[in-house]
Amino acid sequence: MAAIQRYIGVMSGTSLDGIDVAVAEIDEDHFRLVAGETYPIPAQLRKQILALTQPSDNEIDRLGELDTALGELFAECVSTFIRTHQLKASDIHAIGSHGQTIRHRPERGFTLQIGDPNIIAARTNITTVADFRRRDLCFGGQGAPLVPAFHQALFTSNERSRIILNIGGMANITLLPPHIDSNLTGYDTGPGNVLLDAWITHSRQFSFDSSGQWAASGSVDQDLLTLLLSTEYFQQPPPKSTGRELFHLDWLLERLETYGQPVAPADVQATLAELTAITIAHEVARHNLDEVELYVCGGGAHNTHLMSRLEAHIQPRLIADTHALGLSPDWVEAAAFAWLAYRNLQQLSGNCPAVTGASQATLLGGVYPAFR
Ligand SMILES: Nc1ncnc2c1ncn2[C@@H]1O[C@H](COP(=O)(O)OP(=O)(O)OP(=O)(O)O)[C@@H](O)[C@H]1O
Ligand SMILES: CC(=O)N[C@H]1[C@@H]2OC[C@@H](O2)[C@@H](O)[C@@H]1O[C@H](C)C(=O)O
Repeated sequence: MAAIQRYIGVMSGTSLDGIDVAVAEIDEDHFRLVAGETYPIPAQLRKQILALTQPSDNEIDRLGELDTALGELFAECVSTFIRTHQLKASDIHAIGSHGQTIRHRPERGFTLQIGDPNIIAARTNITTVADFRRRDLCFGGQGAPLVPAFHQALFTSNERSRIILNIGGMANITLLPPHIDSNLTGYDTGPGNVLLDAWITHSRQFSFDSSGQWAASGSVDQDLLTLLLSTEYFQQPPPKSTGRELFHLDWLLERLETYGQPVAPADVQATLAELTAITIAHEVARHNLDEVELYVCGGGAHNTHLMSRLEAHIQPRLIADTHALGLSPDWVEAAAFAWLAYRNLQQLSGNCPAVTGASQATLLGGVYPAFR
């Protein structure tokens, strides 16, 4: 049996709220998160990333420069992390780096995550696995979401169905029927925090709505909610995945203009929180699972108002965050990319065709070796 090895996962998600780094001990039947840290994204880099998520001029030069700058930043985060936790490069078997998604267009056959892994491997001298999504696209898959396979490996119960709900910038669910070999389902339900963040930044210059207090102070505008819910994505059957290409500030501003009536800013925020909660609840209801337990992860787990709106719309047997399953909601995604690096280096498939729609299971990621 292979010895337990340490892997680092690096995740910079669609919210652009920071870079999550986590280290885990992994082998065939063991996964233990050892530590996690979040590092800031410098304001200028964040601006550059956001600008590249929408079509604009001179994209290739800006893309190339940002790919390099993010590679350096991810490497720096890993090096700081290693020092903080009194580790050495030789203690880490590999890094799994998700990269920063700047464009996700599976319908056109591509998805793009940047942050040059050559730089990460060169600076840290640790083998780096990256570019996890594109092999799934080779087989007709969405390339996302990828975490359901990790959720299945860690969180399946033998007794009852579980749903793992990630509320990051986007929200995605994984439905885990009892027993690990049963059929898994998972997909992006739509916006998680991305519109809440965009609206509070636009209206009040805060980067996020702490505990959802601003949303809680407003009232849901039912007609505006109906208009937002008429978006085609919410009607589409899975497999499906989405991103900032669809859900962004201008998407909201255009709909507010179409709506044509003044809505108080706090009521817009309340309506956006309701949109996230209702679109998730619709998807949960669609699967009609008895006695289901729902576990939340991602930054949205800290939004008290959003959690209470979810509880109002979903009646599972239990609603809790993934702490209850032994993994902090803040580190699930970074932990998943540590696990995906492990899967790659063990020559094990990483995608889940039932989730992404790929025609087959496949190895995910490219390997950038250390030079020791
Ligand atoms: N205390 C809090 N109160 C309210 N919202 C919070 C709180 N903490 C985090 N969030 C929300 O969670 C977001 C970050 O979530 P997370 O780190 O899971 O996103 P991500 O990894 O970028 O997303 P994705 O899963 O889409 O890749 C923040 O932008 C914010 O909206
Ligand atoms: C293309 C892309 O980066 N998608 C992200 C995003 O953030 C949440 C949701 O949309 C999910 O589909 C995915 O991330 C996680 C890590 C995943 O692949 O499971």
